[in-house]
Amino acid sequence: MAKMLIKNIKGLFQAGEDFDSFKKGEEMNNGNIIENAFLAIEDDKIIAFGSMEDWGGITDWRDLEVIDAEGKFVLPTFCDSHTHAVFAATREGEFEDRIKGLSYEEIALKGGGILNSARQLQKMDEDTLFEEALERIHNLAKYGTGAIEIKSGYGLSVEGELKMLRVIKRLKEASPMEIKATFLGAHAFPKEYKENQEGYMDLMINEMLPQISEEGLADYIDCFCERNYFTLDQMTRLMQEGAKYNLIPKVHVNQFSIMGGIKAAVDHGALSVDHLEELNDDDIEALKGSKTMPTFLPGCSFFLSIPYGKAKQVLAADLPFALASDFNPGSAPSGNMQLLTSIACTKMNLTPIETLNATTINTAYAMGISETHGTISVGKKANIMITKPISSLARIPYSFGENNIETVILNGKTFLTSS
Ligand SMILES: N=CN[C@@H](CCC(=O)O)C(=O)O
Ligand SMILES: [Zn+2]
Repeated sequence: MAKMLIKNIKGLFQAGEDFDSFKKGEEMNNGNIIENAFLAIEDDKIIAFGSMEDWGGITDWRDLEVIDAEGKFVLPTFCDSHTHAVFAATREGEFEDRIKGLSYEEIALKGGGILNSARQLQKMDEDTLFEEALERIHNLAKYGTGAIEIKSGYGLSVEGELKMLRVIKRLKEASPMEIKATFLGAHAFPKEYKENQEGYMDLMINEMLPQISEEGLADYIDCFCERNYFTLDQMTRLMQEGAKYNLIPKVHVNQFSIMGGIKAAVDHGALSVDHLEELNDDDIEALKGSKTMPTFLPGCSFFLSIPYGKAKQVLAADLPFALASDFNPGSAPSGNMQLLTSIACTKMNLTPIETLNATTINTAYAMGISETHGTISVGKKANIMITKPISSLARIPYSFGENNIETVILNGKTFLTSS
């Protein structure tokens, strides 16, 4: 039995037993921090935590690994509930095109964007795709990501989508990170179906979904509901078809335009609605009383120079929100969740604690892993990160571009440490 004790922790963030599955409104400013704390781990689970003063002591010191965290904070690892981390190639060329004046939408209309990534992915074999993706997500763990949702959506053919989802399944088996897979065949219409949208819808519904279900390849279903992509009716049809295979929706809506996607997703029991750079009062009304987590992707707003989501308005309506990276080669080529908190504080006027709640407990909810991740609670997975010695938790978003994480522990085992 492996045992670990972390003692003298300067501040233990998100620690408690009575959490609701997410924080909303004013609660998002509460970090549930225990100062001068300890945390005990046995095998892959948290077994005790509290103030050093209340610590009764450990009687059995055999095989106990002790970490002294004096001057350091301990937090649950980040959960990144929205990524496209499996891809074949980066897209710096499009980055330069945007610098010269083209917009993301204009590049896509010329056959770039998602279709560019789909062409690259077609050329790469499954093993290479897997090896590169594994290295990529483990690089994110250095910055504190312990759980990650990954979408398909650069396949856009039966073989391509299955290849991506099989890679994600292999990542689940090979990595100690908690991984959820989302089927995003409805990311863009492939070129050969440009004039035959119904044909592609039928392909997803009649060929992709049954096979994905048979092989157990997806946890969720997604759709990019947007002008020039998928209509509200098409997304609704997909959510209904997905439900036949118990695939809960987590969808891309309101990135460039408002099409009623939030209400439709809420009505179909979506776990999250993501992007929301555009948001109106009807959308906020639709979210009230729902189980759907509004999720902002500030890395995408930053990189594409498009509006930031109105998180303050969501909080004022006593709603929750999550913040995820959207890590992908086109609109957000960084999955660094610490940097994300910096962008969210400076551009969305959020407090450091709001951003840390939005990237831990609330993203755990948005990827369906609240029972096991997102807080420091007895019985939950010991997925935690230890900071370098820092003056306060606000230092994480404050020192943008720095890595403030020293040690990452996944399932009770030290995954990496720079100490
Ligand atoms: N907007 C749709 N999909 C991705 C971008 C994908 C890409 O450009 O490759 C996003 O969430 O931003
Ligand atoms: Zn996305």
